[in-house]
Amino acid sequence: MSLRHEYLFELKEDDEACRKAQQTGAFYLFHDLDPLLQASGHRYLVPRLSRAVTILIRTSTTSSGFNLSSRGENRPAIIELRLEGLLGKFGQDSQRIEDSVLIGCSNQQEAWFALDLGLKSASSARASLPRSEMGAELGGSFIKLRQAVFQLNSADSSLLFTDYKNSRPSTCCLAEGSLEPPSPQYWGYRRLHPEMAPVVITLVSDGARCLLARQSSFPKGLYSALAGFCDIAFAGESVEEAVQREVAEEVGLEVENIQYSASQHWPFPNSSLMIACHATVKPGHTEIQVNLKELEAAAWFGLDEVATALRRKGSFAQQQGEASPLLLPPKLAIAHHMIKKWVEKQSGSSLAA
Ligand SMILES: NC(=O)C1=CN([C@@H]2O[C@H](COP(=O)(O)OP(=O)(O)OC[C@H]3O[C@@H](n4cnc5c(N)ncnc54)[C@H](O)[C@@H]3O)[C@@H](O)[C@H]2O)C=CC1
Ligand SMILES: [Mg+2]
Repeated sequence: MSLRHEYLFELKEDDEACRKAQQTGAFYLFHDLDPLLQASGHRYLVPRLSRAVTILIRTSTTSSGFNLSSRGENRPAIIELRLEGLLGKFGQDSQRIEDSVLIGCSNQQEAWFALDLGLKSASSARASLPRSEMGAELGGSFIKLRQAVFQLNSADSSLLFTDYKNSRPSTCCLAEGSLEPPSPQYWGYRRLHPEMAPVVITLVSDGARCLLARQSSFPKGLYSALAGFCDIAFAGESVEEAVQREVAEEVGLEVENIQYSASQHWPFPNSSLMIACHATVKPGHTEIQVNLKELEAAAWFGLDEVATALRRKGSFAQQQGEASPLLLPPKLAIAHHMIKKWVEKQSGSSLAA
């Protein structure tokens, strides 16, 4: 077992170890499930807080109360984020930190916790804290993950994708007031009924080109692989059956040679396990019939066009501003990696990460 897994196992099993880890761990703040983010140019940063130790974060926004130094309007200010001090300002004591949920740990054995400041509870000790004031105090704001997803760094987003919302305690459990608060790791890891929907995502190839599609809800110019929920309730299908059905339903093609590639947790619309597969069409069967109820458009794209779109530098938001014929999903999405893998296989060379 790796050191990281060993440590995580200890935290899950041992309440005391978990509480001790809160002293040195990193906290990610949420308000009613929405993460605290800081705007930085075209991107969003995900601030981390320590319990009492000072963490210095560079930010372009100013923040009252937590400024250590401000170096002029256009220079980044440095803000100090300390959870205890912040909670104190809003009339909360460090007890509130006990509401944190263990959501993971780093390879360096730093435990990660999520703390929702918007949890509503009958107990005044756990009142919902004011959303915009707290955001402003921290030089950021609480933003719906879905709105920010294309502007997060992949390293940051992977943490938010641990799907804190699925692991937090139910509000009714807290509202009862009679229950002892469960231990932190109980909320994070010992969920009895995790709800996760399996979704297949398929990159279809005809040997020379790959098939990409877009929904009207996608950002302008963005094309991705075909995705769809597995029909577990009605048809009880396997991954292979789901791939065949989804591709047939969405673009009217029959596929074969279905190869599993990778998987990813995806927090939308609730919590999904994305199962990525590559597949090929039957020779000569390449005519697409786009299901306009599900998709806005679908088309075959050649290697050069896809490779060029993958190589394009700059953030997603910047690229959107350019007159670009094709935009691909950002690195944090499994679709990006499937497309990259396809390009590498077709061109026989590996691309930079
Ligand atoms: N991480 C990635 O790279 C990508 C992720 N996705 C995700 O894949 C998911 C599925 O893709 P879609 O084309 O939207 O699916 P889809 O093609 O199955 O169509 C969506 C419809 O499926 C139905 N549905 C069945 N089971 C459902 C469930 N458990 N939850 C919600 N709706 C359910 C609903 O009626 C919904 O309108 C989306 O959540 C999307 O965000 C999509 C593309 C890339
Ligand atoms: Mg779909």
